[in-house]
Amino acid sequence: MTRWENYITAAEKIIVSYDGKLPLHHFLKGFFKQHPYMGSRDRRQVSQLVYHYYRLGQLWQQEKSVQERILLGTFLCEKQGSDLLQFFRPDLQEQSALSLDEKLAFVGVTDVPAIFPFTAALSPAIDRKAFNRSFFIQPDLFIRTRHNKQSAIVSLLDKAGIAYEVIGADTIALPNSTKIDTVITDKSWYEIQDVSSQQVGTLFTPAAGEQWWDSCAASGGKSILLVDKQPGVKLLVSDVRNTIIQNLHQRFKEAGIRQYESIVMDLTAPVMSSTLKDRRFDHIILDAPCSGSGTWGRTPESMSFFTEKQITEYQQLQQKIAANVVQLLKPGGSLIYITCSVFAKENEEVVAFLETESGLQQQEGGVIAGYEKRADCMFAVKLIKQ
Ligand SMILES: C[S@@+](CC[C@H](N)C(=O)[O-])C[C@H]1O[C@@H](n2cnc3c(N)ncnc32)[C@H](O)[C@@H]1O
Repeated sequence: MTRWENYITAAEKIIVSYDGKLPLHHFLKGFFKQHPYMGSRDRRQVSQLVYHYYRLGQLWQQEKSVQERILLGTFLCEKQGSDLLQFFRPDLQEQSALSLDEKLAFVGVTDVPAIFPFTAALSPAIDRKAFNRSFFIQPDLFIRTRHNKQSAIVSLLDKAGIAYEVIGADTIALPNSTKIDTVITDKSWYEIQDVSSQQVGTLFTPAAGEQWWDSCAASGGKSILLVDKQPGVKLLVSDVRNTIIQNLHQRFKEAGIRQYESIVMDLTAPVMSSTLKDRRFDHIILDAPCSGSGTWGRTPESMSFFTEKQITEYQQLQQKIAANVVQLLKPGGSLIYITCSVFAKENEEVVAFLETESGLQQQEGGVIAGYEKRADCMFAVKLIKQ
């Protein structure tokens, strides 16, 4: 067998055995461990073929074989085509210099490419065509530079010969595979944070001495953004997972943040903790557990395994958590409700629920259309308690 036949056979084997239970990159790691004769170049090439397959989402789901879908995915996702495509489909390789729209037309797709499986459920502000097209392009890696270190970071990137794009006073876009920690060794200089997530920070207007609660903090990405804006806030962080709060402690240490409180708490139940239940906050961040559908450009396999029923389950969870956290919000205080979902049920419908059930009123915010920047899609809204 030629190298190309070996690659495509391995990719088919992975696709047929992958059941979506583990994230695809973990599954691939396990597969390559069991096939140690594959070198790093082989692993990279096979992984890419698998990702190209999943980037097609629903397109030609039924009609084409796995191999045909891998090759069509390669044609549409690879800007210059590839030697493998030349081997199997020289007719497609010949057209590889075409633009994405021309390539789509060449393979017979002239309307909105039906990649995303739940287009009817999207938030109304999402541009259907641009969103569906975005799946052919791997999103970038973004860093948020801290402590005025942007120009020092840019010099180090230049020195290391890494391609980058400065897209804001504190934001740099990098190719997805960049090992940034090997170039910038001082972790306090930057945070890895998607540009859409950084944009959420425009809804944070903290003043020194205010009480802020990051209620689903995970490892603290939003909290670090908040404290960078105003180091004088009084911050409480919480999450249902103890392990992620341990990660937060480590990340805060590296970021030089020492003044904060933390608690592990399940917010599907009303807050009963004696230290908390009588406290009231000026502002609450609720970066809610969600489908993550705004980030599926990074994990395109999700499109093949997520079920529509799960959207409603997430909505119910979000409403429960939101109704509980607003009990601890001062009148006149703000709730910043955030998801990385593109579904109206998890976004606008939860906001409508909070307006009717919890006496909050939307003040600003909405969909953050990451597909315009090779970034994640998010939803972030500031609501005021009456
Ligand atoms: C979208 S993530 C938060 C991301 C984080 N704010 C950041 O910027 O990196 C949602 C978090 O909600 C937490 N979560 C899920 N269910 C919860 C519950 N019932 N109570 C509290 N936290 C919960 C998850 O453990 C997860 O860490």
